[in-house]
Amino acid sequence: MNPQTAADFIRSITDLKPQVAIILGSGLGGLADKIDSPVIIAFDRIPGFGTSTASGHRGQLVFGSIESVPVVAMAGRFHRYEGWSNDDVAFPVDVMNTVGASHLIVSNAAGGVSLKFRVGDIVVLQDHINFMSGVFASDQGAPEKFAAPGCFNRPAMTYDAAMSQAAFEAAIESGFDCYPGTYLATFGPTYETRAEYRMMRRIGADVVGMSTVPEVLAASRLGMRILGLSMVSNVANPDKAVKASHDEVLEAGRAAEVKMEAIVRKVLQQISSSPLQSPPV
Ligand SMILES: O=P(O)(O)O[C@H]1O[C@H](CO)[C@@H](O)[C@H]1O
Ligand SMILES: Nc1nc2[nH]cnc2c(=O)[nH]1
Repeated sequence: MNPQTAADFIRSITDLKPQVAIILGSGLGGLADKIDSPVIIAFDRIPGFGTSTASGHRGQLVFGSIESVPVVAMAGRFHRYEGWSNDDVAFPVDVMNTVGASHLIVSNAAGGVSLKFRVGDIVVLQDHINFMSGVFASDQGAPEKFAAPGCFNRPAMTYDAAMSQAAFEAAIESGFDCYPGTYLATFGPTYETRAEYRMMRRIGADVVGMSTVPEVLAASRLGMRILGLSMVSNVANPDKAVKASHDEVLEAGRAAEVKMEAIVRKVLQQISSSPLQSPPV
């Protein structure tokens, strides 16, 4: 599906041109209720979008503004473990970019792999490890896609330094714990064994989840500026088997929503007062 077809459908409903796209992870969808003058479009009405099946994901695009910045929020997302391909999961990013978004704030609920994290902590992503699938591979693509020019490139993915800085400032101002970190993406839907959590810690992961990376790679390919935020929904305990549950993940998300909101507002204030400048990397 061509993203322009979906964009044309959206344009028939709203002509708002969002500057910032926001993806709301598990339990974090309530931020969509903070959008001024919302125009809500269900995913299943949009050509090329699937239906969101994971619980805690509303399945709506919400257009409007926050801090006077035009935004579009995805309340819910698609995950590989629901049966979607990388291309399906990333398609909404393409569409939100086509209707105008030049910035992406992508959030998720994630397991805390680093031993310093507590439930509810926020991690500002600096990098990621892709254990989900081949970085450029489209699992539905024809075999020749794998030999396409450029397929051996290192992804140009990079998380935006100035947007990260604004997130840390929001945490200091509002008085909550917020750390830099690396996100590891698994295919899911199972959580990890203790041995897997130990392995992930040893290879440099701070948080682990089942989303975000396909969306970030798409946004990077489109030249969008990216802020990645994880909310620690459960912590990996190396000493005893602690069962993680999706209900616990959703509950932690709702409890941390106020922190996510503080960060989003701060980033948007900075974007509206002066377009965020990133130092060269
Ligand atoms: O990444 P989000 O969508 O926040 O959801 C996270 O929470 C779910 C597991 O409880 C998985 O889908 C994981 O990726
Ligand atoms: N893979 C994975 N995803 C999560 N999403 C929320 N918590 C977790 C977790 O512990 N592991």
